[in-house]
Amino acid sequence: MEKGKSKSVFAQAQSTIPGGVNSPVRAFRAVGGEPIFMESASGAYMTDLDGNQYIDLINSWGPMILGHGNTLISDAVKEAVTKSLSFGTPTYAEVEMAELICSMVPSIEKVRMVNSGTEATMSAIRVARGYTKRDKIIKFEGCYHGHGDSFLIAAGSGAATMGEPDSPGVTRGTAQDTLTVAYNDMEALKATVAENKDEVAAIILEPVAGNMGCVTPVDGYLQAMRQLCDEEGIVLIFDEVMTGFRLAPGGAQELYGVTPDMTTLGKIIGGGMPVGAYGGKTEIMDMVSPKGPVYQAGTLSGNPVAMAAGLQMLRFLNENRSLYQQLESTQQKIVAGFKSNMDKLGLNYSINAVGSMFSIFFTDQSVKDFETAKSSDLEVFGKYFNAMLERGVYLAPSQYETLFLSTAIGEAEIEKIVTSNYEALKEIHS
Ligand SMILES: Cc1ncc(COP(=O)(O)O)c(C=O)c1O
Ligand SMILES: N[C@H](C=O)CCC(=O)O
Repeated sequence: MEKGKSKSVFAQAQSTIPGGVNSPVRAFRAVGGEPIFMESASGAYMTDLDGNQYIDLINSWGPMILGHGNTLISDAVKEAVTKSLSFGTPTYAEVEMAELICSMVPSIEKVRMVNSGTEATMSAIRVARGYTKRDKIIKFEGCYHGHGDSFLIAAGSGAATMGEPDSPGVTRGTAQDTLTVAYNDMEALKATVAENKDEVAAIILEPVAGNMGCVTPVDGYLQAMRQLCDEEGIVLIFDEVMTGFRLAPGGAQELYGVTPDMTTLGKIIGGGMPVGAYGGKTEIMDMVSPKGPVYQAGTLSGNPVAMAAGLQMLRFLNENRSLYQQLESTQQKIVAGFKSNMDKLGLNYSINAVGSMFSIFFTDQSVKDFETAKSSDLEVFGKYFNAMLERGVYLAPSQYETLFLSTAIGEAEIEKIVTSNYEALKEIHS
């Protein structure tokens, strides 16, 4: 595969962009080699600067659930652009968006639009702190909630990929207020809450973790957490930036039947544009300025172009609910294919999957938390990533990320993914 143009643009980028990329995991540091610069994308495929095509299994890290180039969304964007790129005043599209989100996501009675998932989680914990008048928050090892200072403690995603889960630049004072617990360990969570009685404002988690690879909640875990928060007056926040509108129209909270007090959203909600949101019970959301005293604002929040894209996306998902079965069936076929490949090759790697999210871990341990995720052989992962890339399948360039499917992936792509997996596994074990 010729990659000369990507190579030369990456060299050029080093002089003006830190590390040559605008988000660390894009840099391929964890898998060796150099990043591929994309030129265009359509349906299930991305095309790079050198004209190579790849089946896309990251889908912009989640947002492109319908694949690339969906005309419903691009037409809505074109129309919005003709009216204005930004007013800095309220618009009707924001009201339509708020009503749609409230009708789709069980926990949300009121919602505030922001510009990214990071803004959503940062704002949500500020509101939870204001509401409870407590300072501490609990997060889980290997979960990632964006790059807000409070969350860069035992963080997953790029922080884990770069080996810096506790980032320099976060003050000791901030770090002290973030308590961390192993994912899926209810006893450890109860003990931490007991040790910090009446001091914990919020427990925030990815209800299905995607930032240490895909890790699902064990049976009863989310329910037990709900009960604990009720008993202790703690605000339960589901960070559904990844899982929102992806695992079900109402997100993981609909799939698992557990309603948090607050929810953070991003990715799919913008249809590919930079958008985030946080919402929850009226009583809590009425703490937000100008209704309440907790300040949060944004020059471009509720941007009309982003609202146009997001509205089309959410309306489509709401009205075409059978696509969630289609996505699940695509995932099941791929995972069954991978398992059969491993049987043929005498391998026993671990696969986690739910809906349209899945990960293969290069370990024979069952992966249920960050510790077990870290038992994956990262060297083998790097070889696997590159072997798949050479065959035209673009995976997340880190073990500590989930893969995302889109509805554009059909039978031909499933076959190509499964065949590539067989060849890649065979090649790296020969
Ligand atoms: C669960 C989760 N929360 C928050 C974020 C932060 O979102 P953003 O990258 O849009 O700031 C991400 C992704 O980056 C995420 O996966
Ligand atoms: N895991 C991150 C978000 O989901 C990956 C995207 C990024 O940080 O660039």
